[in-house]
Order: sequence, then C-alpha cells, then structure tokens
Amino acid sequence: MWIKICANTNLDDAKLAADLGADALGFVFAASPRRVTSAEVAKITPHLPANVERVGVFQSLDAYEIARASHEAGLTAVQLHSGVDFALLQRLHKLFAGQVSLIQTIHWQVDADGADTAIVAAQLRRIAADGFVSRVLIDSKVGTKLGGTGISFDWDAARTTLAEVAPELKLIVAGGLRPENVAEAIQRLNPWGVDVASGVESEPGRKSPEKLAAFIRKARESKVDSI
Ligand SMILES: O=C(O)c1ccccc1NCC(=O)[C@H](O)[C@H](O)COP(=O)(O)O
Repeated sequence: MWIKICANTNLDDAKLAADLGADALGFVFAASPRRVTSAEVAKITPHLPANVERVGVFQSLDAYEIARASHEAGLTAVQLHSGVDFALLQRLHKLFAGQVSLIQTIHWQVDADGADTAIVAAQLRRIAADGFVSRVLIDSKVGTKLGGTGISFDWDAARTTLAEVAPELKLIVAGGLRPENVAEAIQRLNPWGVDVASGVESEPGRKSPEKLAAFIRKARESKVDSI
C-alpha cells in the first residue's frame, strides 16, 4: 500500500512522516490554509530520503508555471488537483519527459445523487485511453472545496466504478481519511494507495505525531476484502 502524507508545510513534519514510513509527501501550491511556496519547499526537499516521492499539488496554473515550480521546489511528481484538463496533461507529459511523474485528481461530489458515478467512470476511461497518467487520486469535492476537506465520499457508491472501470490505473483514495477509518477504506475500495491531509493534523498545517504514526501503521496493516 502506497501512502502519501499531504499538505506538509515544514521540515519537521515532513521528516517525521518519512521516518514513519510514508512513501510520498505532498506540498500544496493551491489556495489552502496549508499553501506553501516553491522557495519554502526547496528548503525541505533536499533533507528527505531519496526514495520518498515529493509531490506538488497544483490548481489553475499553466504547464510552464507548474514545470518551473516543480524544478525550483525539487519535486518528483505533480498532482493536478483541478478538473481533468487533457491538453494540460499532454503538455506536462511532454515537458517532463518522464523526469517528473503525473497524478491526476478526480473529484467525487459528496452531495451528488449518483450522477457522479457516470462522470467519474467517463474520466477514468479517457485517462486510461490517453495514457499520460498511470496514477489517479479520487478526492471528495464538498460544495466548491476541492481538497483538504476532511470529508469522505460515498465509498459504497464508488466501489464498483473504482474496481471495474479502468483496472490498469493505480487508484489512490483520499478525502476524509483518518487513523480510525483508513483500514475500512482499504478493505472496501482496494486502492493502490491512500492519501491524507487534515486527518493527521493537530491544526491546519501542523501534523500530529500520534495521528501520523497511527495512520501509517493502520494503512500498512490493512487487509482487503474480496470485491
Ligand atoms: O490539503 C489542502 O488544503 C488542499 C487544498 C486545495 C487543494 C488540495 C489540497 N490537498 C490535496 C490533497 O491531496 C489532500 O491530501 C486531499 O485533498 C485529502 O485531504 P483530507 O480530506 O484533508 O485528508
């Protein structure tokens, strides 16, 4: 199970998450109480173990701005967190030429009445067909809020779509995960990875060492139900 601890804002939290066994650390460049600049991230990334991915989370920037920020911050992956923009994916795929990997976020509207199933399925099929991205992060959209919501989407409604539509994609579940529910999310959705921001914080932008340790341990220990 691949584990990403997102929305890191300082070196101590990032190092602790890496020491506890996180596979990837996220840095939010989008509008957020946890927002960081590329100059701030550039002071953190050189101190992290080489095998830990450094993922920048971006919204509403063009390909050249994302590439410049990634280079300055020392990122190894970029997570596109606004709607799916296939032209942007294609440009970044070409610009990065395999040096920085891409993660596309798809949002599951928390207050939708089933309509999201068809939208998410169509996006997954198109992403798989285009082949620019192998990892897709499924996050909750709450009203107009696109990240760091602390709210889970409807796992039961999503279960069949996520399991069957594009099995070649590596799916990462996010949105409202906490130490208390990450095992259940893994059992029910059988994702390739999990991602958390607010569920391991003591306050916005500060990680809780106890919650971090518990989240990573529970995610590592989790077993999957047969779907
Ligand atoms: O974390 C944020 O504040 C944030 C704000 C705007 C866009 C993305 C953001 N986070 C990106 C992530 O990958 C989060 O881990 C993901 O949204 C889950 O957050 P949470 O529900 O708090 O675990």
